[in-house]
Amino acid sequence: MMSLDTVKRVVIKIGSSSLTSRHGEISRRKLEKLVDQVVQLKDQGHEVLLVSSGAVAAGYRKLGCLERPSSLPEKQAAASIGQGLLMEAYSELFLSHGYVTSQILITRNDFSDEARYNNVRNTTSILLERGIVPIVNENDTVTVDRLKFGDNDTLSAKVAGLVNADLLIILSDIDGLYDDNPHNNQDAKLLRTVDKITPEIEAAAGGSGSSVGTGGMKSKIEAVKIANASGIPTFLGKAGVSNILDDAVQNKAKGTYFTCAEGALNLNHKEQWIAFNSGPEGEITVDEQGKKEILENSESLLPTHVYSVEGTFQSKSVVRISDLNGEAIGLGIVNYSSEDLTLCRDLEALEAKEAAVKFEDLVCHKEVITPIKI
Ligand SMILES: Nc1ncnc2c1ncn2[C@@H]1O[C@H](COP(=O)(O)OP(=O)(O)O)[C@@H](O)[C@H]1O
Ligand SMILES: N[C@@H](CCC(=O)OP(=O)(O)O)C(=O)O
Repeated sequence: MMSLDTVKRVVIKIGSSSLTSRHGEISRRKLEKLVDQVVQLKDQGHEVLLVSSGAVAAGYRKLGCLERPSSLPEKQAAASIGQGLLMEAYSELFLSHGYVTSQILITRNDFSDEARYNNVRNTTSILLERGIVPIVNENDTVTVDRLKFGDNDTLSAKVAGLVNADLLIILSDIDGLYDDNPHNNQDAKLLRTVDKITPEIEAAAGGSGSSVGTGGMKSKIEAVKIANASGIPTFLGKAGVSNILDDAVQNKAKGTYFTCAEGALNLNHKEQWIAFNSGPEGEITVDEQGKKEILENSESLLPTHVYSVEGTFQSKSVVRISDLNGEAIGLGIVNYSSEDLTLCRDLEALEAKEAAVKFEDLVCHKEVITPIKI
């Protein structure tokens, strides 16, 4: 069993399906239950950051929709009404126990900009150290569809990495990961411990079973991959079960523990930002020798091994490095602009020796750079 002895800082993600009634509206009773359990952790001295969905669910009725809308403008308008209502409810409930909450709304753009990303870390650190409960959601109202995190599962994992959480807890409408979607297969079995995300695990994870949930088990597995690569174990369990949060930090809850025991990468903050948040601005394709140099030297290669340069980028931008088969080799910060790189690629080999292409903070782990979309 993994050791959770020193769990101090916990990020908890709760999905829409766990906060809503059968009709898809926010359930006050469910919110109260959640807050009571978070308060229990706070009283024990844990620092807690909550990633809460529910803005659309809390707002769509007041927008005049009879059911949860599916068009983007209506969802955004509903979120604009619902986010305030959700925060009002959280604030009132936590204050009744003596705890102050704060609201943090994030877009993917905020995280792709390194300065803003680091700034969110500084802000959340102060809030957590001072005993506040930050409540994070995607800033749904202003986010353009193609730039959305889309689901709060991956957002919670990125936030957990950002704040150096000791444990990520994802609460859902299901009591863990099964070896097949239990809504389709009654014989599906609960997996209590997962040390590594294998292709079998990925295949078992299906989409959402409800009309309010967004990413289903698929996005939870993506989240686990991000958290595990950042060295953070993750627990997945059912919201509303009594004592679930307290039991989860004590490693005795019913659910799935993703231990990150096998092949934990422990990416540092800079690497996490490059791998999961930066969004590469271009792509450099290298030949076989270039690939070898990168994988062996880990950071530089001769420009003559650059086969092609795609995109327009400045020096110090994050680029994706691929081999001749189009397979990703790594992501890193390149020392040349796309224009200079094209120029020095065409230099004579001797001169080119002086002009080595260098990559700072190169992330080459296949499990991080290939399957996780950026
Ligand atoms: N292998 C699996 N194990 C458990 N649940 C699964 C699996 N594959 C798909 N699911 C579905 O994922 C759902 C949880 O995700 P989702 O509906 O997005 O909830 P949330 O609102 O908590 O994010 C479950 O109710 C279930 O229908
Ligand atoms: N940001 C949206 C929720 C998006 C989301 O991830 O929902 P879910 O899959 O229920 O956690 C909202 O607050 O309504």
